[in-house]
Amino acid sequence: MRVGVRAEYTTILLFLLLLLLSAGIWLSFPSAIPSLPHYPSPSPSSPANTIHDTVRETMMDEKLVKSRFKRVCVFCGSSSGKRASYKEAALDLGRELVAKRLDLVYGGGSIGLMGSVAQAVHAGGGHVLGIIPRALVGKERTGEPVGEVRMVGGMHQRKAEMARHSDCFIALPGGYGTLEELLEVITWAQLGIHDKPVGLLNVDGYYNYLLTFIDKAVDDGFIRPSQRHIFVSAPNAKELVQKLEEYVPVQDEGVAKLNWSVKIEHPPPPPTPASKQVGFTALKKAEIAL
Ligand SMILES: C/C(=C\CNc1ncnc2c1ncn2[C@@H]1O[C@H](COP(=O)(O)O)[C@@H](O)[C@H]1O)CO
Repeated sequence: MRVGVRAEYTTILLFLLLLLLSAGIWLSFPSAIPSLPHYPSPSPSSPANTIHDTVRETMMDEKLVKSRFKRVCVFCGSSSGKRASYKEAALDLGRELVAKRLDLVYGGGSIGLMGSVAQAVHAGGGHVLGIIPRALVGKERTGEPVGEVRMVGGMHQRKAEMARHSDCFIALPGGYGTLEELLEVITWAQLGIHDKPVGLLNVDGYYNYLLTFIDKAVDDGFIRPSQRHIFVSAPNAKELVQKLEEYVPVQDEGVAKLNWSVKIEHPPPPPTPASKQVGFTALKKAEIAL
């Protein structure tokens, strides 16, 4: 009888010990992962399966909150250039935008570096908005576009739309088209038409001569020294995006006074007899049509 009671006591003690042990493990669990801050549990619709998925996604969400941009406009070559590093840089920029959950606005189409950056963003799940003038639409000129495509009447409207839909601008290597787009948004920033950051992705020193030329223009008095750093540049996407995030618009008192919201209505010019037309304005319309 005594032996039976002792056995019962031992069983109860063992059971209590096990209970205490498991309670101890359960209570000490949060401190077992001290590096993990508190993350809310995923909503029922969340695709996250594990705590690691939840943490990773929430960390990405935190990155998104940290970025001051939503949509980035990229100007770049309709060709890929001769160095492999140009295409690699375009793909890398696309991946960087995806990592920061930033959408892309660009010139549309899938040719050259334009195609590479668009495909990288599209493949990573980002939204791609291509803005193409009607005249350029066609497989042979632009390739098969990815994402959303918006058609516009001409090149001027395209640039205005690209600027309107984005929060900052990045230029990858490219030719005349890229240079023109880049210099226009820099000029608009200089005139106070916008205060969106502009960045030059100087892949393999591609833009070194342009940067040297800009220094020359400053030295020779054509660009104000205060405007020299109206845009930023970096050799890779990560550094460039970081610089754009930190960019503070250049202040210019004269420019601050300009009011670009004023709409100027031009009255139609009075009809002039053809015989009276002199000088440059007498050129046939076709010769000066844009
Ligand atoms: C007319 C031909 C090709 C033009 N194809 C283009 N498709 C879309 N966007 C273009 C195209 N050409 C220029 N752009 C714009 O300019 C930038 C690229 O110009 P670059 O001279 O190649 O640097 C680019 O950002 C576009 O916005 C051939 O038949």
